[in-house]
Amino acid sequence: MQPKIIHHCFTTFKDTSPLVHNITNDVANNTVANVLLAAGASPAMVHDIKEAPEFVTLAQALSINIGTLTQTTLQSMLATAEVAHSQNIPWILDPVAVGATSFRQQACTELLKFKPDVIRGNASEILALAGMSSRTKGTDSGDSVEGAKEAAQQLTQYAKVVVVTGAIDWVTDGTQGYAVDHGHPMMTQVTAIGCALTALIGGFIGANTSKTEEANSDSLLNAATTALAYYAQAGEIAAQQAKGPGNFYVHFLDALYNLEAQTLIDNLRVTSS
Ligand SMILES: Nc1ncnc2c1ncn2[C@@H]1O[C@H](COP(=O)(O)OP(=O)(O)O)[C@@H](O)[C@H]1O
Ligand SMILES: Cc1ncsc1CCOP(=O)(O)O
Ligand SMILES: [Mg+2]
Repeated sequence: MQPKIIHHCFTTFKDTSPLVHNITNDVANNTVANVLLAAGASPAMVHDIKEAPEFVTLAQALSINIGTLTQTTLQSMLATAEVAHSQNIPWILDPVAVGATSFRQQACTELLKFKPDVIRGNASEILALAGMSSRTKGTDSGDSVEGAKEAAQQLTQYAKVVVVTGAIDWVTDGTQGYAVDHGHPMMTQVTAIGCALTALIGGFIGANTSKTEEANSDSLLNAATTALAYYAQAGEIAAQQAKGPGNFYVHFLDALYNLEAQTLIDNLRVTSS
């Protein structure tokens, strides 16, 4: 992907400051909101079925995350995803720990009917969502990104773009793929860092796709790749300064806040693969 495309997606995100509607999990709410704010977006956590399907029409993007799924929130997720799908509001699904229980698997099957624009998960989640065997450790991955590539390809029948994260992230629309070689292992030692990435990709696709028609896969791929590079570069910067996970989290928010377009481009490690 050409650096100028990444530069454009990044500056469009910053200029737009998209409102991202999140139906995320109890663990992640605060971190997701702080990450979106630090990056320059506006977060809203709106969960109840009485208002979420109405609220989503105000947002540039919807992020749905099944991390602490309940039967009640599932109904709200389904109703809100249906509105997003019917009104061309781009939405992203984070299938947290989908391989752990049949409740999560069935919930994802229902949600996939409303065609998420992007799916983002760790390698075990992507494998499990595609119906393949995984070494899921609850919300953590026991699998490699490389081993989940075929599963990601298969999932492009449900979503235009699929993202697998890990040591080297991989993103595909089913025909093109990009590897994003940034990040630091300390990112796995702070809870909800993956959930917040999903919401941030939501912001990037919201800012970088048309408001009037269904998002096309090129725009989604460019936007998702840019978000991955930005996020993981911020992780690298934070890890250089941090002594451990607590300190890392604070430095990470600061790095997201301070990282500039030119720094992102100068240090870019994104390859076609
Ligand atoms: N071993 C690693 N080295 C570098 N970065 C990593 C590593 N594992 C995960 N990351 C980064 O951490 C972020 C969250 O990814 P991941 O840990 O896969 O999600 P989750 O928290 O949902 O399991 C991504 O930006 C990813 O690039
Ligand atoms: C620990 C935990 N339990 C249910 S959701 C959740 C957070 C998972 O966050 P992430 O997927 O970003 O690691
Ligand atoms: Mg996760």
